[in-house]
Amino acid sequence: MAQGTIPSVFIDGEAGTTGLQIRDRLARNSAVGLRSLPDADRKNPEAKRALMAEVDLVVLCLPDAASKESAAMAASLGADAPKVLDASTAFRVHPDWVYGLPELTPDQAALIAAAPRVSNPGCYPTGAILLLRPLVDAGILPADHPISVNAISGYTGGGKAMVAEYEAGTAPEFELYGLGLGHKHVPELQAYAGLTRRPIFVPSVGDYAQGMLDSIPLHLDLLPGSPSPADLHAILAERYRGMEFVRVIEAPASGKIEPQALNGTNMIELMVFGHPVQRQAVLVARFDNLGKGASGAAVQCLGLMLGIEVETALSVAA
Ligand SMILES: NC(=O)C1=CN([C@@H]2O[C@H](COP(=O)(O)OP(=O)(O)OC[C@H]3O[C@@H](n4cnc5c(N)ncnc54)[C@H](OP(=O)(O)O)[C@@H]3O)[C@@H](O)[C@H]2O)C=CC1
Ligand SMILES: CC(=O)N[C@@H](CCC(=O)OP(=O)(O)O)C(=O)O
Repeated sequence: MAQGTIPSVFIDGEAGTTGLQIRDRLARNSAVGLRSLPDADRKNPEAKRALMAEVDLVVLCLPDAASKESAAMAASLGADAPKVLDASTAFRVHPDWVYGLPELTPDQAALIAAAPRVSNPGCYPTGAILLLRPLVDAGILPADHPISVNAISGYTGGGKAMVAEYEAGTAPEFELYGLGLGHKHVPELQAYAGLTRRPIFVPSVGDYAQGMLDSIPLHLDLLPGSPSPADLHAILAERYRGMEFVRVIEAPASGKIEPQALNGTNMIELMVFGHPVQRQAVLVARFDNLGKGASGAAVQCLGLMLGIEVETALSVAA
């Protein structure tokens, strides 16, 4: 990128659920020049290749197979290759890609800033990893501890096809899924939370558009030193102190939490519900599956990769 010029970005898949929300966010940023293909050419490989050679960064918001093709296309451009930020599941545990969760460890943001290829995290793992990793790093949660993650998502998490089913009224109001225990998010969740034992992951989806909760029950008497809920809160609060997009909050005394409060933002809230006498706790993360869980997170990473300040919130609150 020549000095003084605005970095240019092409969103491959900009007509999809995640792509549209990235486009909306980037349209608010005068520090970025957005480049697009005419609708008739959006799946045309020659047109894509030519545009990729002209931009500084390409964001892939595609199904996994198409993402792999586009990533290979970008890499084949040699000296003209743009940086690549992929929103799919294709490269999240690939050794040549950097995981796009800047708050993962103290040095992750710098790794993202320097990387030619960054893989944006899955929505569900974002919350679970941010809850678990500091506890594993602190030694309070053994890496082989049996962990279960329960979660609920709004239906936009399933992309255009699921949105159409809910809007047509043909989808159930609520359902558990992933009960075959092979959900595509488990490998990244396990790897970046630092767990040696595969966690059990039970997602669910409800009849509302956006908003996500991850919840993780813990029997505190089984953990080293039998920590209190307040001890867990203190570790999380210390780990994320001063971070722009992660807030460690007091768990509501009502014992209730709804999923939609952060919609349209790139924020995530972490909290520890607990019972000090029963020595039980439930870790909870609340965020927008299309915000910190997808498009907001992608724009945050894009800012790091291009070395610019970016607005990560949606123009109109969802
Ligand atoms: N929704 C979410 O909450 C999250 C989604 N993701 C990931 O982001 C990616 C996109 O998901 P999402 O936006 O939900 O999916 P959508 O189905 O809403 O959008 C995918 C878009 O990609 C387009 N597309 C498919 N193949 C090609 C191709 N070869 N070239 C150009 N465009 C193509 C589709 O067009 P058409 O419909 O015409 O085929 C569609 O517009 C997926 O990998 C998903 O796993 C990641 C985090 C969260
Ligand atoms: C409700 C719903 O169906 N959600 C999707 C996850 C959406 C998502 O984040 O997919 P990525 O892996 O691309 O991040 C699912 O469970 O497959």
